[in-house]
Amino acid sequence: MADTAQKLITLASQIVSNCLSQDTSSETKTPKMGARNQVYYSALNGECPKSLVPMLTAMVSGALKSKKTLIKCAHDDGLFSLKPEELPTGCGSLCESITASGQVVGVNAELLVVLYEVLLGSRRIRGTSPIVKLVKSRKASLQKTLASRRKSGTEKQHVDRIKMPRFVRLNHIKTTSNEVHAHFESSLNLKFMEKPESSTATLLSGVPKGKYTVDPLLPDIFILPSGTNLHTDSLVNSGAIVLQDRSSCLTALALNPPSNAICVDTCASPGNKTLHMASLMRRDKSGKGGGGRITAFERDPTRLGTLQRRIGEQGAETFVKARGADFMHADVSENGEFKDVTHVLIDPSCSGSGLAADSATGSALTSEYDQPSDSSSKLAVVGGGASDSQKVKNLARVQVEILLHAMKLPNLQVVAYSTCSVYREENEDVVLEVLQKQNKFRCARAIPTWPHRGLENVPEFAKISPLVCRATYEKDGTNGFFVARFERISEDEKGAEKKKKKKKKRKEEGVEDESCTASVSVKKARVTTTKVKVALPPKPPCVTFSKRGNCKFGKRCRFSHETQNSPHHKINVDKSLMEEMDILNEF
Ligand SMILES: C[S@@+](CC[C@H](N)C(=O)[O-])C[C@H]1O[C@@H](n2cnc3c(N)ncnc32)[C@H](O)[C@@H]1O
Repeated sequence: MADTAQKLITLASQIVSNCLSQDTSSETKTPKMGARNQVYYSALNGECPKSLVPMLTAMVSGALKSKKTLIKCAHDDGLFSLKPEELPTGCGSLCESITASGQVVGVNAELLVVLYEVLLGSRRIRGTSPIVKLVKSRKASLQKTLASRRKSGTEKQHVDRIKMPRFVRLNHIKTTSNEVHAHFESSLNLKFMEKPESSTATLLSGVPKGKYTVDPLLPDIFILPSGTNLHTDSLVNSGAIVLQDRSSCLTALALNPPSNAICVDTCASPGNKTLHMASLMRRDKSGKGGGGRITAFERDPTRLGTLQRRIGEQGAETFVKARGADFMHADVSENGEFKDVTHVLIDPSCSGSGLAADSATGSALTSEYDQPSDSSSKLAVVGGGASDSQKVKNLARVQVEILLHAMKLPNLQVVAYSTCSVYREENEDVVLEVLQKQNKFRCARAIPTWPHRGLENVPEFAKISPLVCRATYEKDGTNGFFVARFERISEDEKGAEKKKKKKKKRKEEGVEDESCTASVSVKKARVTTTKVKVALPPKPPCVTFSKRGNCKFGKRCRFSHETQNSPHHKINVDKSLMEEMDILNEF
């Protein structure tokens, strides 16, 4: 038992150490893996038993979130002043250095994890390492130090981690809604609770213990009480149901590919959205799918392995293929490999600033997939302010590039773009820039039934805000998320748009104002009416023909050719007209 506990502490310490070294390392072109993702991969790689994933997650996120508090407590308790001979053998140093102002630099990651467990986490201490022994020996005084800091107001009362409901997505490739209901009721002993009317109320108050329900807005999503441990569940293990945050399901729904769609996921691993797309393409059980397929790009070799494994686990290998390559190198030319692609999903690397724990507490939990760009600029941007982080700007530049590259695909009809970021730079600003830089795609309304749209009260977003979707913990009980849908502009739409622009330009140039336009059209209408209603006068006779019986212009002659007996010859033709006819006939 102590051995398992120590293994968990060691694994948590490794992940915390990775995250802390990323915090201080210089900017890298490819963002590193975030804490959650590292936990996730350690479970997939068998380093952490699935049943212990929730504990590992709590340890890692707790140590990272409460880093400052833990360091201050250890400092006030004198831990960092201990001489090497006062430390248990093999303990190593507790930090790299302490600055003149008392700032602790390079704190030992295992110390943070163990301190978290003793002071804020389970409050129990198991494990066998020298650091565990050290903290154990000072447990009482450390707890006293924390209590006195709180009493004096220097430390806030401990805020519990946000508890989001457990979301479960149905995989149409492997199961049906009825089977999942039966499984929850018989295997998990949960009772179905009426489908809620409003998502906000239910998701924030949570689903009571012993119950489950279905998402009031999004299809195929079940909601279970927060903390329900499904890591060893048989349907999860068989890939029939998938643990996936509600917000992360918005992208595939915004794309909504039909069963015959030819799809690309540009940034796919670990494949949640790819496989959600695949499931949607197999909603209709009447046939074996409509011939659609998905190519899922992933440039990171480790993540590619995970993607491949999950495609197999979820039964999608016949029509979903993982491609270990950078999408930016994909041939998007007229006759290229991807010329038939109709639907593209783009969920690129982002700041990950939308994690619920971040937006609600402002604390430094790392993102699902990538490091947050700048923990100091959180929250400010939720309301539409700006993040000044250079990393966010770099990410946004790449996001625009991926979108523009995809939009070169010759047969592409729909694009869904998403981020788990709250920053406008990665969301609405990206949409505006893409609309500015190409004229083949327009922004269309994504998931019309989703109630929460883009940032309000930002004048430049007025046109796109009602079209895009945002999700927040506060309103939707999810991580912070953003989704946009682009659709190819049809030829008809292009024509109408051109006309509109022309009209607008003329108006701006003052060529015609509203009243002037009206009078012109009336005039035109009159001219047309005159042409239709007034019968044309009969053609006058051809003089040459009537005189000599033939005409060199034949059918091309603009005068009528009549025989000597025809009534034309009896008409007294006006002299001036005759002169004109003569000239013409001679020509
Ligand atoms: C935010 S994660 C994608 C999460 C995924 N869509 C899901 O729902 O499970 C971004 C992933 O895209 C990969 N990636 C980023 N840019 C890429 C590119 N240009 N080509 C291929 N893969 C890329 C990253 O390595 C990372 O694994």
